[in-house]
Amino acid sequence: MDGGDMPPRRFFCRKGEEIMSAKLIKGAEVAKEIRAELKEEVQRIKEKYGVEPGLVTILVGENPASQSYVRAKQKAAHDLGFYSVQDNQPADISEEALLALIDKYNKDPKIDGILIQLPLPKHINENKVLYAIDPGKDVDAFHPFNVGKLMIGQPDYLPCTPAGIQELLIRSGTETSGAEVVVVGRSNIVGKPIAVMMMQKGPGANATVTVCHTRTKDVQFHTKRADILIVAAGVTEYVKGDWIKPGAVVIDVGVNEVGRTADGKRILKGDVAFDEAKEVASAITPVPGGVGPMTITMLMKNTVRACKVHNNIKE
Ligand SMILES: NC(=O)C1=CN([C@@H]2O[C@H](COP(=O)(O)OP(=O)(O)OC[C@H]3O[C@@H](n4cnc5c(N)ncnc54)[C@H](OP(=O)(O)O)[C@@H]3O)[C@@H](O)[C@H]2O)C=CC1
Ligand SMILES: Nc1nc(=O)c2c([nH]1)NC[C@@H]1CN(c3ccc(C(=O)N[C@@H](CCC(=O)O)C(=O)O)cc3)C=[N+]21
Repeated sequence: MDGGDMPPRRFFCRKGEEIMSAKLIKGAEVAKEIRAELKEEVQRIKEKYGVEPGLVTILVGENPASQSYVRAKQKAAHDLGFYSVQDNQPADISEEALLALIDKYNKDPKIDGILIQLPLPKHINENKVLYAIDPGKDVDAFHPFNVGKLMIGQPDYLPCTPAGIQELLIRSGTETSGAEVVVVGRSNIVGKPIAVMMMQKGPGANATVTVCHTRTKDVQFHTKRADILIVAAGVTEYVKGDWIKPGAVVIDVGVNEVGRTADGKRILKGDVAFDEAKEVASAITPVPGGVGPMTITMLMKNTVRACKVHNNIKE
């Protein structure tokens, strides 16, 4: 059925009013609120204990997208009053030298959090590098120790993008308990950890989770059943409007550069065909301004937490 001659489908809420368009889940605004709270906390910690959260972001090479993300992280850290260090290394740095650099920051008492921007150049073994970070300074939560703790439901740090998604679900009042959650993507940084988090016990979770990937036989079959659909495939506008169950909540994690404006600004699109999806979903995150700013905010939150742990601050 292609529905070519059919009038557009119409949906009605309980009061009988037509639902025209989904509610926007504005990650950028939520991120701003949380950052304001964090800023006060950082100020208080500084005054009371004389310490400030320290974050180093290590960037290897000159990938323009990575440069722009790292800049955004540095700006956020600076705005919150962190001690922040930007460490740029050439693309041809040896694995050994990078490991030595990590060791230096592991031992630096001013540094609470270490972030190594991914992806790394091919000659460097990513796993080896992630293993080298002190798990107590692993504010990305990518170290196998932290991944394991997440898996058994006892995380010290939550991975930033999944934590941002969960926070958006909670703050938008989305019922997750008993919900059918479908995740498209199984990467270690988004798909797999968000799937684990949504199936755990607790607030913003208790869902029944399905994970799709490139070997999934019929992705649409699954997405159409989702009460909450989380898309992290890295494919521009992959999920169409008619793949979505009417009234579903859609979280679009994709950040795909589709071009540049005349003045060089990145033009971004998500993994969901937004204009179609917003007519079907009850709520949806935009790109930009959705999950992305939340990721950075959760990184800041993890760094404040690390600072408190390292300085034995219990409040
Ligand atoms: N907003 C934010 O803060 C962040 C945004 N991102 C964005 O999210 C997206 C995903 O990132 P990331 O998880 O790192 O990406 P990866 O490329 O590591 O993983 C993509 C996943 O999607 C699956 N996939 C790809 N194409 C399809 C398809 N056609 N059908 C079904 N599954 C598919 C892949 O399956 P398989 O495993 O079989 O290959 C893989 O598991 C990107 O656009 C990225 O830029 C990422 C991190 C943070
Ligand atoms: N060690 C590591 N940790 C990461 O968390 C990590 C990483 N490596 N490598 C790459 C991905 C990608 N990622 C994003 C973060 C913020 C936005 C973001 O803020 N996006 C803005 C737009 C930004 C822009 O204009 O370019 C938005 O969606 O509104 C996007 C993507 C973190 N990642």
